[in-house]
Amino acid sequence: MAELVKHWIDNAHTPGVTTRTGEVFQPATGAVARQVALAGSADVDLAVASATKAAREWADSSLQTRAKVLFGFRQLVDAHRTELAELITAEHGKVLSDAHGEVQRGLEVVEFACGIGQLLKGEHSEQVSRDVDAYSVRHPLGVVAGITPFNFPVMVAMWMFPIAIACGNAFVLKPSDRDPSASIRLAELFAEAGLPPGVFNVVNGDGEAAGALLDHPGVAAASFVGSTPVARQVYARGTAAGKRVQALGGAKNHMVVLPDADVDVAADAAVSAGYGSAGERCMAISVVVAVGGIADPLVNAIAERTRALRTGPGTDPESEMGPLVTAAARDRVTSYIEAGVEQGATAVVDGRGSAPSGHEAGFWVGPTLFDHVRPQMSIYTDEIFGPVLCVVRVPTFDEAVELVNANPYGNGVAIFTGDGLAARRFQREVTVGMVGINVPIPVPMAYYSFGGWKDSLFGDTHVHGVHGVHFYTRTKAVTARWPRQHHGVDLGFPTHG
Ligand SMILES: NC(=O)c1ccc[n+]([C@@H]2O[C@H](COP(=O)([O-])OP(=O)(O)OC[C@H]3O[C@@H](n4cnc5c(N)ncnc54)[C@H](O)[C@@H]3O)[C@@H](O)[C@H]2O)c1
Repeated sequence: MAELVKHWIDNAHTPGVTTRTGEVFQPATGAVARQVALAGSADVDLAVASATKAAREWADSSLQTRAKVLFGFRQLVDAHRTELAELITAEHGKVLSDAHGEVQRGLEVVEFACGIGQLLKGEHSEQVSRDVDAYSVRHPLGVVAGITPFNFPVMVAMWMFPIAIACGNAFVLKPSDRDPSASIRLAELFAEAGLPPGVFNVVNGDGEAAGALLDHPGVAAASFVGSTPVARQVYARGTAAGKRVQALGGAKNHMVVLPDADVDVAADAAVSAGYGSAGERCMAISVVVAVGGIADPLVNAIAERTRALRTGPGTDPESEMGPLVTAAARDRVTSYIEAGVEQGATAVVDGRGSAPSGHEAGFWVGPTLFDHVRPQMSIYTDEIFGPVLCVVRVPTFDEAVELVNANPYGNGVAIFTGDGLAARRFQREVTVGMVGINVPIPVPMAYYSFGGWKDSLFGDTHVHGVHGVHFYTRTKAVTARWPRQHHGVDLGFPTHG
């Protein structure tokens, strides 16, 4: 019987009260790696009760106390980065170098959170009069929930809980049931760093556990990252239950290549951003928009690199691309490739049936390149979330911008060009939340806020940076008329009516 990944409540592993379990696979082999407990509302009640009990005292803790615990956590994550990366690779499948990069990006948010005290400020006005001051202060919200996707089991959770906890909240995380172990390891390390019981809890589970958190009256706010249909539902459900909700959704990111771009630079970017982590990234490039005469040389350069890409288990240092996360993900991506062929796109490289030898039972789809893709095709309209790159050919810059802006997703976009004026015009005109200029869509840095536009973000809030602090706190406006008397001595303030 495979090991059971339990919940983490009150700084301890607990199987919870619900007996439902799920299977966690090893994507490279298709074998069951672990079982995972799937929480129901009774388990969510336990976690929220633990968080509620801890929240008051944590809110009253000094900023130094919080920074010290966060710094200890940072040191422990740093010391265990290899172990965490190996956990990610074992359950998600991505190559180890990508998993290391993910842990590093998470660490950077913890480092940012260590110094958050300086952002936990309200506003002060000049004194209203000699004995009256008006100012506002920031308060934590209480208990905050986080619901995260499978594709970045460490980084996306770290976008949320270090900042929420630095702001004085208690946190309940509901990670994906497909790769839950890394979140539990983070919780253990946080406890080892001195975090009091209840400040950070993890309930494992699926949509049922997430729904129970969104409905729970003890939860003040929820951060969600996942696909657009679920983000839309989560936003509606959470706000209907009176919560503050930020819900980041899916993506269909375009990369526009102008005729004057360096073909090799653009092709390298398309391949690394299109097939990195097997395309299971919200900032993956899915569509290459080739403008004018660059199309033929660009497609040839991408095809050459696509064919050369080494697919294999994430633990093999030779592998450049690992498997997909589950059999269902493999089958979904495969059916999109079938649809692309049926709908008339040209499959320049077809990744179907390309399992590395000895790993036939794993969840493999090789990198796939389509040319002559048209905007009506499902490979163009839908988020495939796999290693499939679609090339669309357009004659002009304006048509490329129109194509980007007609897309309902607005997560990220990139442009490759040697023309600074065109790049600047592009950056101003596109209706997306993140723009890469001569770089693929960058992973957001810890110190600035980000988020998609249109169907990639529900709720007008971005994550981390100063917006993270604003999301996890609320302000209280105080007007104080200070007493005239101090220990019986009249301070002589003038009296106001
Ligand atoms: N915008 C971003 O920054 C960003 C970052 C990472 C991933 N993503 C997106 O995440 C998706 C991939 O992750 P996924 O497949 O885990 O997404 P998903 O939407 O299927 O699941 C995300 C989380 O929601 C939970 N969930 C499932 N059904 C739910 C429901 N009905 N109500 C409430 N919660 C529910 C899941 O258990 C999981 O924890 C992609 O669409 C990707 O683009 C976006």
